[in-house]
This record gives sequence, structure tokens and C-alpha cells, in this order.
Amino acid sequence: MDEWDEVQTPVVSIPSFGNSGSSWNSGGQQSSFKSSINDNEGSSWKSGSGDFGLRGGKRGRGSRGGGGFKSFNSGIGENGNSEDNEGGSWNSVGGNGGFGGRGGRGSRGRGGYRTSFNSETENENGSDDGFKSGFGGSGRRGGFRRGSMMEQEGNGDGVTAGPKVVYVPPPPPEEESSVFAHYETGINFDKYDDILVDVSGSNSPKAIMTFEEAGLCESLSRNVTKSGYVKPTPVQKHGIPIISAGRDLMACAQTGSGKTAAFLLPILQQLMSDGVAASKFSEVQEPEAIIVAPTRELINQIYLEARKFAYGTCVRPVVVYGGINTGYTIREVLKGCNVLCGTPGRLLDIIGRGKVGLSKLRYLVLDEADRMLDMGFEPDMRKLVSSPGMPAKEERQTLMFSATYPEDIQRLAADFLKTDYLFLAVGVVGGACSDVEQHIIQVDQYSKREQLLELLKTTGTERTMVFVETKRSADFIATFLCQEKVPTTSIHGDREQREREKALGDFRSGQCPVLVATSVAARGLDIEHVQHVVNFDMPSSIDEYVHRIGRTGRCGNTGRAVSFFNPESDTPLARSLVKVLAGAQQEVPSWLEEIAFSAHGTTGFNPYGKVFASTDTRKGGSFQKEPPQPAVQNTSAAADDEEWE
Ligand SMILES: Nc1ncnc2c1ncn2[C@@H]1O[C@H](COP(=O)(O)OP(=O)(O)OP(=O)(O)O)[C@@H](O)[C@H]1O
Repeated sequence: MDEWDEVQTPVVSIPSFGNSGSSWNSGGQQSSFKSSINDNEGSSWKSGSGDFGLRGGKRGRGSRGGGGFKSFNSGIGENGNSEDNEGGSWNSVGGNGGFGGRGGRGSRGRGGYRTSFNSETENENGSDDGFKSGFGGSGRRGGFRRGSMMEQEGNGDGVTAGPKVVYVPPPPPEEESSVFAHYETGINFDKYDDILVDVSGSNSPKAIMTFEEAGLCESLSRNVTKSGYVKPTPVQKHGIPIISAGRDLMACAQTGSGKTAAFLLPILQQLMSDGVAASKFSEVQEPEAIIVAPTRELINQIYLEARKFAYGTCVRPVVVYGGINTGYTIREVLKGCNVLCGTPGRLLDIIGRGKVGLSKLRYLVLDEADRMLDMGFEPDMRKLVSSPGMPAKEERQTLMFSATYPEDIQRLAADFLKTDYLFLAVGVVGGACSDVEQHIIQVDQYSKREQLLELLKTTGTERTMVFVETKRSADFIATFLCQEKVPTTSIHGDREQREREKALGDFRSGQCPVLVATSVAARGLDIEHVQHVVNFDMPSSIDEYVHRIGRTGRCGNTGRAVSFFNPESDTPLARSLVKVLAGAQQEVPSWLEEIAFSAHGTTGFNPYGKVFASTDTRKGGSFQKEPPQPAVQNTSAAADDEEWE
């Protein structure tokens, strides 16, 4: 066994219903279309009662990998990935659900006993945990993550149970046409120029108006052109010269407005002009840049962007993230690494193993910075910046990007930045993209599924992301839609990495035009042709709402977001929702206004008062000066039971 190989919990992530050639019997209904939640070929899955037996069961105690068993004979393959089953036959007669086997992850605190998932309404908006056991800690993110990360990464600290993860993702395509594949900017791209921009902090460099002014070397310029970029977006116009001038930066710009290139281009340019050594095999790699993002899919996307812009140059980006074979990951790193992209857990693991040294590090980038610094990831970030060899903040450039920046997170972020960092605000900090048409529909819990179905009839084969609050809901709604003959796939933290990548691939290709997702897909993902976002469940924080609806209406294209608002559970969000709608010049339903006003009283609540303001906390803040609302602002981590990495 490779000493690097990672241990994996025997995961039952989703009932993998029969795919091609399968028969799926559920209460007499038969479904014949293909869906990539059905990753198994030639299998048959029976649920006589229509209760699909979704991941019910026990979450064990203690370390990852020990607990749980499957209610069906999955025949976990040699590689431990249950979806490898071909031609298997799984019977779950009666849909009892059995004991969905994620082994307990004690240190993360997600222990508990889960009952069979019988109804849509069961705990739908709440935590994914049914009954929290005493073994698992608090059941919320944060606090215990360090231990769980090390468990997850299989660092040899005594966690040996469970099959190893041997999943190795297929290499990304090498052909130039695939590397530079991109979608067109939309009709509103030029309107970006009208957005108000505010840079606060001293001596901010002058913005550029064109990519020529960015002083990119020939190969980078060529790659920018091949990517279809004609002129920079505002965050690029301001961000590129700030980074090139060596300044630390906290940048806020709306979803889909090109933040990734805003940090990648100046970093790559600097590395090229300083003539970084072409990376070559070494037992310890010393990257010049580290980029961190909260989810596997997002960091992979950033890596692909870095690879695209660095195409044909000596700069080598590498990506590391959980859910894939550690030995493979390390071998990839050791081949040479200038720009290391990673999710926090895997990054810390690889640094902890001594495979990555930090003495040459010049750039540290936190994408989705507010998420990286909230209670879920902050300990990891603190650990990262205090890793042996990490240059002090005065010696490195630290760059933070997001579409949302709660003020408390901004204050915390200052710990990571030089005191003279610049704060760049493009438009309203935390504001929604105005290219997304937002509709809020008042619903009750029991009508949501029917309303979703009605809605999807109007969207036809146009790509639609449906967000739900829990992993179980994701499974349930995906199953329901499949049953209704809507080709649907799903992505959430309980799915294995192979399944997650397949789901995203099927959605991107249009094979499954509907993707049911938890918050794990809310941030950063840039998928062409996503015309619709549906908030089947409202998120618990307004920032999460902004990120979710930002999966559409990107890069000047228009999109539509429909949100199901259930006053019984979503009232705490009403006021901030009204503000976001008003800020993006969207119609605010009068019933929502009423809920917002009555929920909080009218004193001091004027959602229409201020359209734009910088919220650099060093100025004392302004836009979000309303008194904090209970449990809705900045609570993505607390409310979220998702596994982000
Ligand atoms: N100057 C440009 N011209 C044309 N297309 C661009 C330009 N800049 C970025 N894009 C494209 O716009 C899309 C959105 O960019 P990106 O993913 O970087 O947005 P973002 O601001 O990081 O969004 P999010 O907040 O959701 O993470 C990408 O497909 C990217 O390639």
C-alpha cells in the first residue's frame, strides 16, 4: 500500500439507481430515461413502497471510516468507490433505507442516528443530522475541523479503517481548443463599465482600461486573447494594477464578473517577468503562489483557468483537493509546482507531509475569502499562515476576492493583510448581480415540489440549478424529478468525488439539464448556459443567496432566479432579501415587504435609501449598517451542514 494513500469512509452517498439498462421500480412506476444520479450500469434497484430508502441510518462514532453498512449489496470495488459497481443488483424492498453508512467522523461532530428518509418535510431546512449523538461533538462546522481534516486526509495518525481512496480524476483535455474553450460575453458586458467603483486605502495605482496596459508578456497576452477576453472587467481594470504594484488587496465584485483572471493574470505576469525557474521534479516543491478556495469543484475550476493562462509558459499550476488519491496528488505536485491551487484540508496535509515548502511563497490568494475566513475555515487559514516557512504577511502578498464581505469577516481578514491593504469595491458590497432577474414566490412547505415541477415545465431543457438546504433533500428532490422524467443529477458533500465530477460533467454537457445542489455548489462555479437558478429552500444567509443566484447571469449574460419563500421558515431572511432585491433594481413583492417590515419594525429600516456605498470597514462601514438580524447574516457556516471541501 502506498504510504500516501488515503483512507476513505465506506460512503453511501446516494442510492445509485440503475443507469443505462437498468430497471428502477418504485411503487409501480418505471423510469426509463438516463440520469447521472444513476451511476451504475445494468443494475436494478427496487423500492416497493416508493420510500426510496435514502441514506437513512446510523452515523457512527469516532474516526472516519469505521461505521455504517449498506442496506444493499453494493459490492464495493477494489478501489472503494461504490459507484464502480457494474451490473450489480441492489434490492431495498420496502424502501426501508437501511443504514446508510457514512462512518462517523467524531471530531467533526456529525455523529448521530439518522432515520430513514420518508418525507420531504422531514428536517428539510434544518441540519442534516437527525439525532445528534454525544460522540460527535456539536454537529456544526468549526471548532473541530483540524482533527477531521487530518482524518480525512489519512495522515497516518492511527486512522486506518475503511478502504483507501484510489480515485484519480481523468486528466484535463490537452487540446488547445478545449483548454481555451469559453463562452461568449453577454449583452450587458459593456454595462459593467457603468458600475461604480471605489478603491479605499492610500496610494492606489491607476486603473488600466485595456489588457495592453496591463503589460502582459507575449504568451500571456496571447492566452488572454485565445480565451476570448477583449477588454477587462472593472475588477480586472482595478485589481490587476493593484496586484502588479505589489499591494495587498481585499476585492469585492459581483458574481461572474471576472475575479479569477483579476488575480491570476498579474500573478502569472510577475512570475514570468521574474523568470521563475521552470519547475522540475523535486522531493519538495516550493511554489511561488498558493490559491485557496472552499470547494473541490471550484478549486479545480481555478486550476483550469490558471493552466489556460499559463499555457505554453514555464509556469506550472497544480491542484490538490480531497476525495482523490493522495499518492496521485503528491506525485503531481512533485513533478513541479509554481502555482499550487488547493482546498484547505488537502493543502495543509501536503504541507504537513513536507512535500511543499513555503520559503519561496510570494502570493497567497483566498478566493471566496469571506467563506475562507468564516468559522468553518478560519482555523485552517490560521494554520496555513502559521505553517513553518510561511513568509510573514509583510513578506508576502495576500489577496482576497469575493462577491460578499460581511463586516465582521473584513475585520478578521485584516489579520492576514498588511496594514496598508487596498479595499476594492465594484458596485454594492454583497449586492446581487443585476443581470439576474429575481422572483420571489410565496409558498408553503407542502406545495414546493409541485411548484418546482411546474417551473421546470417552463424552463424545458434550459440548464437549471435547484438549490436545497440539506444533502438528504438534494437526494430526495433529484429522485423525485427523475421519477417525473426530468433528467436530473445532483451534487453534494456526501457524494463521492467521482460522482460529483460526473454530475457536474453531465450538467455542463446538458445531458442532465437540471442539477440539484446543496450550498457546496453555491460559490464560484462558472457553468455555461445556466439560465435558471431555483432556491427550492431559501438559504439561511443572504450572502449565500447572492452567491447561489450568481450561478446565472454571468459575464454580461442574463439569467433568472426563482426563490420559494416560506414565511414559516424564511421570515428572518426577509429584510436582507428586500435590500438585495432593491439594490439590484428588482421588483419587491408587497407581501415580502410587509413581512420584512412587520418582522423587524420600521425603525431604521430603509432598504431603498442607499444604492451604493463602499463598505471598507476601515471607513466605519455604511451599507450594511442595519442592526444585525437574528441568524441570517453571516451564518453560512453555522447553518450549513455541508462538507465543503
Ligand atoms: N475580460 C473578460 N472578457 C471576457 N470574459 C471574461 C472576462 N473576464 C472573465 N471572463 C469570463 O467570465 C466568466 C466569469 O468569470 P469568473 O468565474 O472569474 O467570475 P467571478 O467574478 O470569479 O464569479 P464568482 O463570484 O461567481 O466566483 C468566466 O467564464 C470567465 O472566463
